[in-house]
Formats: sequence, structure tokens, C-alpha cells
Amino acid sequence: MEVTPEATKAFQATKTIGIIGLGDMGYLYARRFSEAGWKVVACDREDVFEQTKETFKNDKFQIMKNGHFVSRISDYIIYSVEAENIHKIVSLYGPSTKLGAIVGGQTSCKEPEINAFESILPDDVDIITLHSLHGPKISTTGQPLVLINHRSTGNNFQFIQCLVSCLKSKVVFLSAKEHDKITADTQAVTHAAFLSMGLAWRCSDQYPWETPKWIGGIENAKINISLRIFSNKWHVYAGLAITNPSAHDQILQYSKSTTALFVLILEGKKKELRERLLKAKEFVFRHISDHDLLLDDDILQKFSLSKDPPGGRQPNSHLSLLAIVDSWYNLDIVPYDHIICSTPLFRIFLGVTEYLFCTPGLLDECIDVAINQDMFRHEDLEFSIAARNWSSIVSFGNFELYKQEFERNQRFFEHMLPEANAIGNEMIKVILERVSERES
Ligand SMILES: NC(=O)C1=CN([C@@H]2O[C@H](COP(=O)(O)OP(=O)(O)OC[C@H]3O[C@@H](n4cnc5c(N)ncnc54)[C@H](OP(=O)(O)O)[C@@H]3O)[C@@H](O)[C@H]2O)C=CC1
Ligand SMILES: O=C(O)C(=O)Cc1ccc(O)cc1
Repeated sequence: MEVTPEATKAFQATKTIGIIGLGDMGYLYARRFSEAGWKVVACDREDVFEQTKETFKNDKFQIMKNGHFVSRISDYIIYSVEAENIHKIVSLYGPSTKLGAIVGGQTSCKEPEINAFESILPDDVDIITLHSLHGPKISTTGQPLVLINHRSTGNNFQFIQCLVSCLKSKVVFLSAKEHDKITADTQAVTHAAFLSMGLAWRCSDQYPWETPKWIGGIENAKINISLRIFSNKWHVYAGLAITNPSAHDQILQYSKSTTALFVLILEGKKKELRERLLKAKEFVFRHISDHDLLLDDDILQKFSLSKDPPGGRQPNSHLSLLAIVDSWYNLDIVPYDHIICSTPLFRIFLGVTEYLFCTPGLLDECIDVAINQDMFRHEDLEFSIAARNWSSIVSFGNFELYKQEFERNQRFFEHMLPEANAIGNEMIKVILERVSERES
């Protein structure tokens, strides 16, 4: 049951791939599979059928009117739709699934997706689902792709492995449960941190690239990633966090750690703060020496949105980075254990945090700034409130409030999003090159 060019060719001769939802990720898959020689049929919402045909008229896949037409002729059907609507959309088209076909989905949390498949589809339908752990604008090569062989028969799992081989991703085999736990530990809490930075900047009415406080490589990484998230669609982040119960606990802990550390800062309890952080550092970074740090401030210095020439690193209390290490410690998570199953943003967040904690003298400088200077108190207060705010929205499962808050922030940063994305892409490219160098 190997993945060979011969096996792939044999499957290509008989199998049709169906994609429901031609948004960013659905289109990525439809394009790549059809370019690799697979027969692909796809649809978006029926009410935009004519427009969809026009948009993709130069692509090699065929546009169908709706998910029924896709489902009835496809041997593998991928639902690439908003997580919030997965049950509704599977209910709609599931009964048209071809006898003996396989279904899967691209949603970022697998429990609700698999529940929908199991409760709606007949037993003759296999369930093999997947999740590309990166956004649509990143090269699929070498990025993790999770495959979940939930229930399958015959050579169906070999078929799906042959199909995805054209993406050249690093395939990681997990159960749905393992997937949801790991992505809560990695993605959900990473997003919570960058979303909180964005919200805190908006609430203190500042554009960080205009303020001399946020200068240097670490600050560039924070700003570029935060804006990158706000340039994406709200439902991607809302779905990922709200539909995953483990993510609620992680995001709540992040908020608790943020508040607890900020209170120690306000109370001037330097010794207590330092001891708490060193304990967490020992737990998270015990295997890291300062020789093999993933990132350093100098490398990230040039990726600035500021009009001024790049400047050296400025001291900062880095509450957002202190809090993530404190959270990992409290949740008993060693983030390096998840690296084979991590997204680019998570690796950057980990790289920047590792730099702060493992560069000699830097953590002490940061503690010193936090306790002895009040220049970041206002921002740190806003950051604590923002982290609590996202945590509450996620725990209440309130998609509408999430959307409102996210889009309000999106509007605040709107004028800078294209430039931030361009610079962010360059920055991510450099960082990912360093990651693969280190791995090899
Ligand atoms: N973007 C990312 O970085 C990643 C996203 N994911 C996940 O993948 C899934 C897709 O995400 P993404 O492509 O970014 O989101 P998009 O919003 O770009 O794509 C979803 C598409 O599905 C369409 N759709 C909605 N209802 C139907 C329907 N009944 N029939 C056919 N099409 C329908 C939507 O139309 P309309 O917009 O009109 O509702 C939209 O075009 C999500 O679950 C997301 O969480 C996973 C990995 C990365
Ligand atoms: O890298 C990230 O965390 C992203 O923001 C892109 C992303 C979003 C949702 C996913 O399910 C997977 C990747």
C-alpha cells in the first residue's frame, strides 16, 4: 500500500476529487490537485454559481452548480467551508454522497466535522479527513499536513495519500482527538496572543510602527504577525478556537497568566516574578542552549513597517511573551513536542519567545523594565484586558461578538494590511528557511 508514482497514476485514471467550498483553501487544493493530473470537480455557494464559473474559467477543474452535483460523482469529497456551518452543509449535500465514497474536510477542529460526518452519512461512506497547517499563501512544500484515517476500507487510505503527495507537504498521521489537542496547544493560543496585541494597540489608539517604543526585530515579528492575522477572515480564527473545547482552556490560561504576571509587575514583586518565570523557563526551554536559537533580533530588524531606518532593539516588558511561557508551564505543555505538527505562526511565536528567554541577559533586562519603568504599563493593562476579552468571547462560543471585535480591529489596521502582508511574507520566508536549516 505504498505511495508511488505508479499507484498515483492508477488512482488518477479512475478517481474523481470533489471540493465543496472554493474559498482560499478549497481553491488551493482544487488548483494543485488538478494541475497534478487529478480530475477535480468543485463548487462554491449555488447563488454565486455564474460568478464562480467566471472566476475559475482558466483553471483545470470543473465548476458544478452545488454540492449535490459534486457529491454524486466524486470518490473523495472535501468540505472546505466555514467551521461554524459544517453540520448544516454536510446535512445539505451528505445524502447525495456517491455510494462507497470517502469524505473529509479542511476545518481546523476535527471533532465537530467528524460528528457531522458520522451522524449524517451512511456507514458505507469512509471518513478520511485532513488539515493543512498553514494559510493559503504559504508554499505547501515541507509544511505539516495532518491526515486522519478515521474509518476506511480497502485501499482508500492509500488513494488519499497518493492524492495529497502532490502538495509535497510533511504528512503527519494523527487521530482526530490528538489533532484537536495539539492544535489547541499550538494554534489557538498563538492566535490569542497576536489578537490581543492588535486589540491592545487599537484600544490604546496606537499604530505601533509609528511609535518609537516598538523598534527592533522582536517588535517587527509581533506587529507583522498580528496584522497578518487581521488581514485574514475572522471565521478561520473564530472557528478554530470556539469549536475546540481544549482551546477554551488554553486561551483562558493565557489570560490568567497575563493578569497574574501583570499584577506582580504592578505590585513591584520582582523576586516573585523572576522566580515564577525562571521556573517556567526551566520547564519549557531546558534543552535549548543559546547556540541554537531559531531567531535573533538582528535578522528580523529589517522587516519593519516604520518609515524610519531600522533601529536596534528597544527594551520592553514583553508581557505577551512572558505570559505564553507561564501558560505552557501551567498547562504542562512543552511546545517543542508539537513542532512536527505546528503552523508557521506558532514556530515564529516560539522562536521569538525562545530568543527572549534564552539569550543571555535578555530575560533579566525585560523583568527589570517591567518592574522599574512604567512606560509599558498602559499597554500591558490594555493587553491583559484584551486577553481576557478574547478568552470570554471564545468561552461563551459567541461567533457574532468575535466577528464584531475582529472586524473592528481589521478596520483600524486596514490601511496598513497590504504592506504588512508583503513584509510579513518576506519575514516568514526567511524564518522558515532558518527552521529547515536547523532541522536538517
Ligand atoms: N485560511 C486558512 O489559513 C486556513 C483555513 N482552514 C479552514 O479551512 C476552511 C476553509 O477556509 P478558507 O478557505 O480560508 O475560508 P473561505 O471563507 O475562503 O472559504 C469557504 C468557502 O466556502 C463557501 N461556502 C459556504 N457555504 C457553502 C455551500 N453551502 N456550498 C459551497 N460553498 C460554500 C464560502 O462562501 P461564502 O464566503 O459566500 O460563505 C467560501 O467561499 C475553514 O474551515 C477554515 O477554518 C484550514 C487551514 C488554513
Ligand atoms: O499559521 C497560522 O496559525 C495561521 O494563521 C494560518 C492557519 C489558520 C487556520 C488553520 O487551520 C491553519 C493555519
